[in-house]
Amino acid sequence: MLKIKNLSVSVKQKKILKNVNLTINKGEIHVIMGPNGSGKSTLASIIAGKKDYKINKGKILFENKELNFLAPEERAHLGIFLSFQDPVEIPGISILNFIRISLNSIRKANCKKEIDSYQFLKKIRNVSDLLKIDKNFLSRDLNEGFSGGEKKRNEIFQMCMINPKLSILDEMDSGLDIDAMKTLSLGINKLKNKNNSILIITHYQRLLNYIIPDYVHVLDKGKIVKSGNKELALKIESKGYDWIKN
Ligand SMILES: Nc1ncnc2c1ncn2[C@@H]1O[C@H](COP(=O)(O)OP(=O)(O)OP(=O)(O)O)[C@@H](O)[C@H]1O
Repeated sequence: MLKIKNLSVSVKQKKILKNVNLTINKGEIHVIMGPNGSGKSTLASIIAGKKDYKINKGKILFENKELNFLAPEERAHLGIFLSFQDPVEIPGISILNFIRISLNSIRKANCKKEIDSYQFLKKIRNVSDLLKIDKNFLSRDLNEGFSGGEKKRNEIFQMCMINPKLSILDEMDSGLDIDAMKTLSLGINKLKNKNNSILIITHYQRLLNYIIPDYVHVLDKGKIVKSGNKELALKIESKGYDWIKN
């Protein structure tokens, strides 16, 4: 589904990612861990097409289509979703309206007609029940005055509503209490199927008690320096990164 080949990326002239190779197949969950400043969010951002990031070398392919020169919304239309570490506040647009607009924009780009109101409301009900979200919360303006945990919950709500092919979750577990983390993990596991993929960026092994990854990769100074499975995350939790660092 996603193939990153020899990717080098810089931000404001500073080289961040160096020769990164990563393949994520359909149905797989990959986790990226690594010390602060190693380039994890940069990797998420460059896949989603955020501006400020420049590809110096290499390619990003999504379902065999090159993403390098596509705008963020074109990538979203292809089925890529990035949950932000710190999503922006948009006063005047409710969560529900925002999701309806996003969903319809993706549908339009894929030559589908607008979502039927009944189906939309049914989906809202199912997903909000799954993620234990109060219906009143959904009429609030997007992220305005939300607590850290509410922002994360809202990001996962959007993801479950949009049902992307590739979801990139950048530190979705930071700032969540243990019950919220369990609930959101449950939602993510429910969303997961053999046709979609998830890339999770996290500092903590504890999330992986609820979401079992197929692969764990360690990024250090912009390079993937080790790959393994859940055991690697457990080892990092007990030993830190010094034994892996390049
Ligand atoms: N827009 C930017 N302008 C300047 N420097 C940036 C920018 N974005 C990222 N960087 C730098 O790139 C490096 C990698 O940052 P990045 O956010 O990708 O790391 P990270 O591994 O996600 O870190 P953390 O675990 O602390 O969130 C850091 O040194 C950071 O300061």
